[in-house]
Amino acid sequence: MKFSIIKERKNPPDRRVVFPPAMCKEVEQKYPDASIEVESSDIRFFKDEQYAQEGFMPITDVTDCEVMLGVKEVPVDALIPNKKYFFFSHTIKKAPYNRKLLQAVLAKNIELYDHETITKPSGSRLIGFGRYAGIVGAYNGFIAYGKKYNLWNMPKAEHLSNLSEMKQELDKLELPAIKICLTGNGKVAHGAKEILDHLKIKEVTIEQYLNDSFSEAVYCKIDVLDYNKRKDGQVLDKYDFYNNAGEYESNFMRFAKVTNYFIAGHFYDNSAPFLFTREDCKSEDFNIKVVADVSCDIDGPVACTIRPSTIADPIYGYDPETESEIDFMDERAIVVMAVDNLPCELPKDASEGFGEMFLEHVIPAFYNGDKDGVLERAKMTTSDGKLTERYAYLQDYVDGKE
Ligand SMILES: NC(=O)c1ccc[n+]([C@@H]2O[C@H](COP(=O)([O-])OP(=O)(O)OC[C@H]3O[C@@H](n4cnc5c(N)ncnc54)[C@H](O)[C@@H]3O)[C@@H](O)[C@H]2O)c1
Repeated sequence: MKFSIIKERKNPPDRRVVFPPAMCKEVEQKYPDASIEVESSDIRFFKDEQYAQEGFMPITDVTDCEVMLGVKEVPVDALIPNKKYFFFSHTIKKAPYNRKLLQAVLAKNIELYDHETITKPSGSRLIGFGRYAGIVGAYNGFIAYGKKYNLWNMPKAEHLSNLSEMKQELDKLELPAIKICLTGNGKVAHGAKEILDHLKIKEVTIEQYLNDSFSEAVYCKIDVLDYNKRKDGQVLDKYDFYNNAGEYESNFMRFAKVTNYFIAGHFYDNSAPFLFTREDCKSEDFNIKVVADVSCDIDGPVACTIRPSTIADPIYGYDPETESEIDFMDERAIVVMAVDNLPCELPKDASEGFGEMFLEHVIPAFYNGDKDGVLERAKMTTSDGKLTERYAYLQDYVDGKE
């Protein structure tokens, strides 16, 4: 099987890659029937020379490869017909701006495997960049906190060469006795937790967090049943929440009352209650001043996130009174960091982490007859231009009817 590491062509340029040079070698060593061709790229974090040094001389024509491995959406005119492609297509939730992409995939008889569709039978995802989103998001939140309170000046994550340099920067901080709340229990939340734990911030129980005062910075990590409660008072499990989110109301304000810095790392389903509303932000009980919204659902569950921000300009202020944007240094401002492509700020580590997951969970499926059904579950389109059964719900989207 011939795999190609394709060049990223989306704008703004994304420097990540599925397999860094050393990992290409590892794949070929573990799977002697696998061979990898690298498409030349001048924007990748890992330079063409680095691939060449590992024995992978980059080339410009990869049409003889069968499986194309990329990160971001491939522009329609760059899609090579009759191949298998792996990339984030952002089509499974029917994003209107990618309808043409899915139409082209079908027209070109491409088998599409979206990285988001690579899951366990339970549906939980096997691969992703979430860990690095959490890591960079928590770091960026500390940058924002330092700016807002004139406490420190940290370099942007994108200017650091790797996670270890990021940790060195964090080691310089002298944290005040603040309370930090972190939501979620997936890859993002665990990535953010790595940063809090690296800073040796004490993790406390919900009871302690809500009721006690501390002389040092503390954090509390909460999940859906901590920040939501059933309207009828019953206490059931998180699966009840996942299936019946409409039966719940937010119970987040008790955290907002005591929190200085909030890191949003949860997954939000549209039928769930907002964590806090614009009205909640106006309340005297709302004390959050800095929000690192990694979840980044716009104008939704974290009401002060009124737009995504960018790596170039990551922080803005939200004025609860006017419900609009203001200078983040304004006294009234809740500081919001809502960059929606955080892992791009740490392309080396993010690529290495992603490559490890891809090697562990996806590559074996090509050589073991897909015994765990990973490829079968992930396959969205067939080589004769049809949606697979699992993704047949996208037909109306493809047809332009919704
Ligand atoms: N800002 C960025 O750059 C960036 C990057 C990656 C991910 N994200 C976002 O961060 C969020 C979390 O991503 P992740 O990688 O941690 O996801 P994940 O798949 O690793 O974890 C999701 C968690 O949510 C739980 N969950 C499942 N269904 C749920 C439901 N209906 N309601 C609430 N929770 C549910 C799961 O049990 C799991 O613990 C997502 O919204 C994702 O889009 C943002």
